[in-house]
Amino acid sequence: MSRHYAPKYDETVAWIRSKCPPSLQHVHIAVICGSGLSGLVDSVDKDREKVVIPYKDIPHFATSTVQGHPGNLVLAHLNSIPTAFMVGRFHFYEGHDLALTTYPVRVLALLGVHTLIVTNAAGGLNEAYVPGDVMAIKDHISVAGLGGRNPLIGANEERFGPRFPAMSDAYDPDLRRTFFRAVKELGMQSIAREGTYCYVAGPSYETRGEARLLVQAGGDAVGMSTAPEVVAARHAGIRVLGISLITNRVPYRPVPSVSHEILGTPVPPAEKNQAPEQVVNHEEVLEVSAMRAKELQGLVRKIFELLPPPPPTRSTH
Ligand SMILES: O=P(O)(O)O[C@H]1O[C@H](CO)[C@@H](O)[C@H]1O
Ligand code: HPA
Repeated sequence: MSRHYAPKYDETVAWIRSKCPPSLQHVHIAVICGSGLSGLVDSVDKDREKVVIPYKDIPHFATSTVQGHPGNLVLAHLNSIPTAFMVGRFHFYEGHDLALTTYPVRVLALLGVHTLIVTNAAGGLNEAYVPGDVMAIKDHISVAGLGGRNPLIGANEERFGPRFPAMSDAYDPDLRRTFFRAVKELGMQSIAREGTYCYVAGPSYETRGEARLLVQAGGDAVGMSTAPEVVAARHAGIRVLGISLITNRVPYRPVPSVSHEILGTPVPPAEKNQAPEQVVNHEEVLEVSAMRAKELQGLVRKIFELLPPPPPTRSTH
């Protein structure tokens, strides 16, 4: 994370606190809403204070430019827990560097957040997944991170965490258990999954060859967000639950050859009887998110009801 941003966290935090009533000046949980999932904020307690701050007003924040990401920080209570909702997120492909993309996560850490629920829309790589499935993330493969795009690159901010943070336990098993308890109570077993999320920089969707590589690497879903936020959160000692809504199936069978059509040679055996695969687009992603909006709200509320006790506090000051 670039040193350039270091002095600004406190300014942002002080500014946000100045807009909040005392009950919301320290928040414990944060929810990042993925593409088309801004309805998650509707699960907040209706009879309590609620503060809505557009990102464009927040000092040193970027602004959201992607459809389905309204761009508001909402501070409210959920199941009486003071909670921050990022209604819309920043993506690297919007042109923000990763320090700016993940800046809000560090601001949330300073606001008191110990638990992050990060959600996204993702393409299904796993053969068994269908659009509408909801996947608890158990691990991620940051393709962009392995290629040198890690939000922690730059001078280490010791106040948040160590130079070399572990990521082998990035997705908290107790929080995943809570996710599945909530799934069970709500009878959502048939759509619940647990898998590995692959992070690609985007904004182009994957070629078939790229998608195949991710499948072979053990990926179950793919998207263009989440991993940088999780790396920044884990560095700051925040425990994480990641939830992917599978919005489409990612085509990964080899691109059909056309040579035989012209040359009259036999069709390559691997290409016989291929069922058609659909090309993905962002409208479809938003449609599936809208279709599952209510269920996901219910799921998040239930998760809040069942959350395990918070981890011991660690000062970031
Ligand atoms: O990850 P979220 O923000 O949910 O959005 C997903 O949807 C967009 C592509 O349709 C990409 O931004 C991808 O990452
Ligand atoms: N690929 C990458 N990101 C995505 C996809 C996808 O198929 N669907 C939603 N976000």
